[in-house]
Amino acid sequence: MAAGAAVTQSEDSGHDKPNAQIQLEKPVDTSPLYTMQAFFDGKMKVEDFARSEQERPSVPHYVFDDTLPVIDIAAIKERSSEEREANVAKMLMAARSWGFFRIINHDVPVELVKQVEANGKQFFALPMERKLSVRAPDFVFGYTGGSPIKWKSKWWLEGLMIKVTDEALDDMVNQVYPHEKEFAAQFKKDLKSFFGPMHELSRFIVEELTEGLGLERDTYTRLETPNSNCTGRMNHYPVCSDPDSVLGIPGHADTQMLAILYQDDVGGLQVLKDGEWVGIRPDDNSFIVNIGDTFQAITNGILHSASHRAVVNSKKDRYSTVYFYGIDNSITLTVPPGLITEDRPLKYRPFTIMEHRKYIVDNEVPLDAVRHLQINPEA
Ligand SMILES: O=C(O)CCC(=O)C(=O)O
Ligand SMILES: [Fe+2]
Repeated sequence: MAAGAAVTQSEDSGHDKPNAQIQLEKPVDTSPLYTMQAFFDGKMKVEDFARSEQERPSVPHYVFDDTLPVIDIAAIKERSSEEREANVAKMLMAARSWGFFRIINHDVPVELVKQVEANGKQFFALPMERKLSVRAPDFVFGYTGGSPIKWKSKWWLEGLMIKVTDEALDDMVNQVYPHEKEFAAQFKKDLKSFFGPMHELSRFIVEELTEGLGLERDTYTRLETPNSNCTGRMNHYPVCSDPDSVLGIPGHADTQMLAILYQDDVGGLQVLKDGEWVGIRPDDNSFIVNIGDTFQAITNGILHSASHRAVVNSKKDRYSTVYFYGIDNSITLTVPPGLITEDRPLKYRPFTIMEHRKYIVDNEVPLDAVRHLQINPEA
């Protein structure tokens, strides 16, 4: 099957379509490193993605639970202190219990998000060889056409991980679109316009939560350096002939401080709440925020990095766009003394994000990775 054959292009942006047949400047290594690429190449079948009985999606993509807390960001920023306090308290509670919440009135224009998504669709619809020109060699930045084929865990998705610096972003887009200058310029402009406000929004949420825990507002955000792991990620889940036996992305928690996610109208994101998988309803006017492992560990486990996953379907391709906010990769992170009490003794050992990320990748993105940072992992 040809790469991206399942993609519907009808909702794409008004930009000129890049020429699919274009000659790349450098020859590209096309041997499959990732599952979805191997599937597109005819080297893997749907059956090869089948999960074990226990792991199969028990809840289909169209079933939702609307009890997820909703936080009004404008109320925190602008309104009376009463409304502000109520929303901060609700956000803190959601970050502790769910590790997930929905934000509304966040000020990032939905048209911009949709434009970034449309550019992502254009990217995923390119012939495989062109996507491979920015293939992530090590599952970090670039195109990851699924999970590494050598893993036991086979993911039904393609992803594009974008490092949030102007230089890295320019390099990546120029590499994929060497001749379509106008399209490349628009792609870069849209991403930069998107990353700026997403970064500010992430910092704001982290700082509100930090203050809510009784710490100085910038306790964690001051650890953001040029060596931080702020990342944009676009996900494409192609339609699947047997969606009940596979997972787009299996249950995992995100590594960084937090993630802000926009999903299209198809549905498929699910969060693990009290041992049950709960479907999160798509909604154009809100984002979903989730706490990452780093934030859980450096708040001594007060905040909760929720496991989540994406299920797929047999009717429609699904896309999601995520902004991951991270702090310095290699600084040794420790729990602030203010969060250690007699009732809540120190739970996590000092660690670096780089070390945690390596553990996660080496272990094929396990469900409860943060446990390995516990002083007593058996507890
Ligand atoms: O596509 C989704 O809804 C989930 C994506 C996700 O969890 C991730 O990219 O880390
Ligand atoms: Fe995630």
